[in-house]
Amino acid sequence: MSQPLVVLVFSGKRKSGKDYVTDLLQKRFGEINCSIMRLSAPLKSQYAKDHNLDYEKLLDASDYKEKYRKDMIRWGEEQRLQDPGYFCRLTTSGEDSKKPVWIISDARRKPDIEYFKMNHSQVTRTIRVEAEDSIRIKRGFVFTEGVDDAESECGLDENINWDYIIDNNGDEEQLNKSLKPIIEYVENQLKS
Ligand SMILES: Nc1ncnc2c1ncn2[C@@H]1O[C@H](COP(=O)(O)OP(=O)(O)OP(=O)(O)O)[C@@H](O)[C@H]1O
Repeated sequence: MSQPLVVLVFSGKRKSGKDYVTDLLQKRFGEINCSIMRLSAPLKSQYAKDHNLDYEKLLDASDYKEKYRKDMIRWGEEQRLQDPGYFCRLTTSGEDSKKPVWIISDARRKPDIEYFKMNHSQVTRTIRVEAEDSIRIKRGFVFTEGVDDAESECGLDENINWDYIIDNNGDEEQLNKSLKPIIEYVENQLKS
């Protein structure tokens, strides 16, 4: 397993700006140093491998994808039940994991956070991106039953002691102020 110098684990509601903020940080640290990894990425590729399916066809909006969608979700839950760190391990086992700064852009459940705290305890920092509902709606958020009230969207809404909270309501100065301590932490780690 690669040993990063920093692991930044991000969470936030839909359209809070996780991708926007993590892209900003990656640019700041440089792509040579920093990789963005998505825990949701290996679900389809690993499901396709395990079931001998055509991965490309699972990505597009075909009947093929619809046919396997439910089973893929069921399979993902089954893997998580057997091994809560399954997707965290898969996500961080590729070439990108050789870079010193890892940004995990989409933690959704408590075990996601526990995995990184357990395996990279000294260097993991947890970050919540926050934006008002009205701002999220302006960015295209539409409440969807079965999605926005499911564990995958609400699992980290409460009872987490975030190391950093980012105010991403559209005020650039406020955003920069929230990012400053994170940037300082990472730059210090890179110097060490
Ligand atoms: N601070 C900001 N300034 C300007 N635009 C922003 C800002 N934050 C987010 N946005 C824009 O809002 C939209 C949603 O942001 P983004 O895709 O980063 O959210 P997300 O939390 O990753 O959403 P999802 O969970 O749905 O993937 C994007 O078009 C993004 O460019």
